[in-house]
Amino acid sequence: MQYKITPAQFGTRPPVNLPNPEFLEALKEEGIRKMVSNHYDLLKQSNIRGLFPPTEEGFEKAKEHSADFFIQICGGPKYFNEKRGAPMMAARHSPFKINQEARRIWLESYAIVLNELNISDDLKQSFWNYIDIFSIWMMNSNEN
Ligand code: HEM
Repeated sequence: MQYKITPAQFGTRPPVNLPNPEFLEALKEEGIRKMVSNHYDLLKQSNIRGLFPPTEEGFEKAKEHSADFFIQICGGPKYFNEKRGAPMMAARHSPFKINQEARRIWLESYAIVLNELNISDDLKQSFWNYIDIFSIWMMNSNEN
């Protein structure tokens, strides 16, 4: 499947639709954790690897928190809120320089892992639509 990245206007926060809860029902928590782990493993080899924790331990924690978040927003248990508090995602990303290029690499890495999943294209698309738009919110730099 081809996933389209919506051109982003820096500094905007377009309305977001959460993924279809059936995404979690189809993948189960374990499948979401595996998907997130694969995504982070791609990021580790990408040009934005410098943004992520340098130690193995830190990197595994990052995977855990990210998966906790996605399970939660897909309608699962509120793991993220329990462990990390209110999501405030844009604020949590503010220490890291996220420009157009970082967003593109982050999303393209998700396109690769989504394509590997054994679930319907509609469900993949619903997850993509969410990250495609919400990732615009995370951009905090207009520099290259
Ligand atoms: C636009 C591209 C993005 C980049 C480059 C990016 C990068 C990062 C970085 C560097 C961190 C801190 C290290 C870590 O915990 O992994 C982080 C944390 C996180 N990101 Fe992103 N991110 C992006 C988009 C998103 C989006 C769209 C979401 C949610 C839909 C998201 C969810 C998270 C979560 C849940 C955390 C963990 C926060 C915490 O536990 O404090 N990220 N991200």
